Amino acid sequence: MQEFKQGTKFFVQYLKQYKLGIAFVFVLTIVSTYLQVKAPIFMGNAITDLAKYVELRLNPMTHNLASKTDFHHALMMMLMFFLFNAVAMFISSLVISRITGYSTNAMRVGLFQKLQKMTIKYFDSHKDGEILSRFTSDLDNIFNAMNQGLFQLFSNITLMIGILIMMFRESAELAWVTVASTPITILIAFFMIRKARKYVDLQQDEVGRLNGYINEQITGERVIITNGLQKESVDNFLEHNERVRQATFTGQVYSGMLFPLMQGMSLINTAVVIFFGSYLALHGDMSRATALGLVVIFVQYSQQYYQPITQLTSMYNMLQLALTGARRINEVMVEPNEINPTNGKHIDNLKSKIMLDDVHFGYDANREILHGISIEVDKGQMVALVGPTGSGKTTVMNLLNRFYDVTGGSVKFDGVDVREMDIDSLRDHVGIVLQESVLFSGTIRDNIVFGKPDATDEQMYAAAEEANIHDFIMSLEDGYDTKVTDENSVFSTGQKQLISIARTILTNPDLLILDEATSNVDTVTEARIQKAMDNVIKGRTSFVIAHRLKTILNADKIVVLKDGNIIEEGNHHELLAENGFYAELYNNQMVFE
Ligand SMILES: Nc1ncnc2c1ncn2[C@@H]1O[C@H](COP(=O)(O)OP(=O)(O)OP(=O)(O)O)[C@@H](O)[C@H]1O
Repeated sequence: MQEFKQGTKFFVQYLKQYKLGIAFVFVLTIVSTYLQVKAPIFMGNAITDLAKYVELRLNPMTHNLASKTDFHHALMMMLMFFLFNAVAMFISSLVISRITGYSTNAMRVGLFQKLQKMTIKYFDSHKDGEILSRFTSDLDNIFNAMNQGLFQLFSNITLMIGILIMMFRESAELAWVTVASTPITILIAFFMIRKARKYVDLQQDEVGRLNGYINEQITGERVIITNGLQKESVDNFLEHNERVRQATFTGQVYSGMLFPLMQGMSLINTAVVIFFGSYLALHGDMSRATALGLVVIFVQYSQQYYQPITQLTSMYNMLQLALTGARRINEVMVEPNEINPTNGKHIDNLKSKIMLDDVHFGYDANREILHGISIEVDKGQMVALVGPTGSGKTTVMNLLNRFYDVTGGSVKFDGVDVREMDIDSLRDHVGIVLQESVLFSGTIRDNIVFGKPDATDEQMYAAAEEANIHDFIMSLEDGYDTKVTDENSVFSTGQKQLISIARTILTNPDLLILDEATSNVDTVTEARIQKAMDNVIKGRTSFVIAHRLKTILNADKIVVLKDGNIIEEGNHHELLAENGFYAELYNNQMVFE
């Protein structure tokens, strides 16, 4: 019930701006329903008129009085009603498609805009596929339900009410006969739906698992090939696939049975109506022609009456899926936005220093990762963070850029707490090169000028030269216009990182955060990265997470982290002289170099 309420609120929020269109569709629906329920009356009248004509014509006494005019008149009326009805339905389906298209579009845009305001925490704690499915299956379900379901719901309810009114007006006895089977029909329908739903849910779960498996196998293809596990991979796939097939089949058996069952019930009902109608014709006090007309009317009503019941029950699953979709999209929409203080302070340029002051932090309230660390960096200095995996190096970077907020202490730029700063101003002054550099689809040029779209070609070349990647780009057939998704231009991790470095140089940040790439870098590229890093770091305030210690020998300060604590601090020579953790790390690495 809660889901229903929330879902209704969600749809109202998007549909309220189409009030006029919806009102128009409702009026058309009512007109079309009226025409639909009136048509059997004209059909009945036509039959009555035809029967009267035949009766008169067969009797020699009344032979000359027989006229087909009434019959033709009734037929014409019926034809007009059908025509009007068809036009009304066509127009309303056009309006509905338009409203559905625009409102699901608005949902998609809203969802995407919301994602751009979300915290990094959200992306860290949700799988990509999970976020993506809001845009795909959830929005698809909503689109289908709105396009086919929501207005059909209204038109079917209107149709049902209309038919009931007309039936009771024509003949209360036959009306009761027609509706008598309703409770048992609804019970059967709900029983079948519940059964089908169980398997539809199972099918969705199995499809989700299959997709997850395929995703995992594609990502891990390298490991599978290296270890010769292709056969195992296919066998597991077949198992998952078979489970999907079984669940789909059973679900289809139940949901596929629903329609024929409803049709069957409708036919039985029609037969009962014919039986009672004929009884009335033979034993009642109305003329045979009138009774025949009445039977024709009710035969059609009993079929029409079952149509909304069948459609409403078969729509149940579709509407349920749309409600689930609405809930899942709403979950994203109510997620907290990234906090940006009102009237936050803007910084022009870093003037003196950046400070982490007794910083405590944990991603979860019950597990602290950083236990009170303090680091001071003067303008223009390079600080290197080293330490074993999981010691908290990336976490420090996350706090500098305010991806997360500290739980104790503070991070300050020129004495101003980052929580008091305008977040865009802060990020404008911080440039980050991540370990796994991301290239967006487009050309190399697009990727380099990403953060500064108005950069001139000269500025772009200078940045690329500084990043030591200009010559490589020029050696490509299309140079800076090479598409990054081209099969012939698959970039290595190192090359991607150099392009990211060029992208960052172009934005000329005050503080540079560099997470050195660790894997898949050949020695030539490594040397180039080293040179690029030296270039980019020169004269800039920078934090570098270093995995190869020889890249940070010139650092002004090396901070050694272990289990979220600073265990050593100083420059390379001081730390070597201390002969502690750093010295051991350095000597070990040198053995392998
Ligand atoms: N988004 C997150 N949510 C919860 N815990 C996290 C998250 N990111 C990191 N952690 C945890 O915080 C601790 C420190 O991780 P962090 O990534 O800062 O280490 P690191 O020193 O950068 O390691 P590496 O050298 O392997 O990159 C680890 O125990 C890790 O499990």
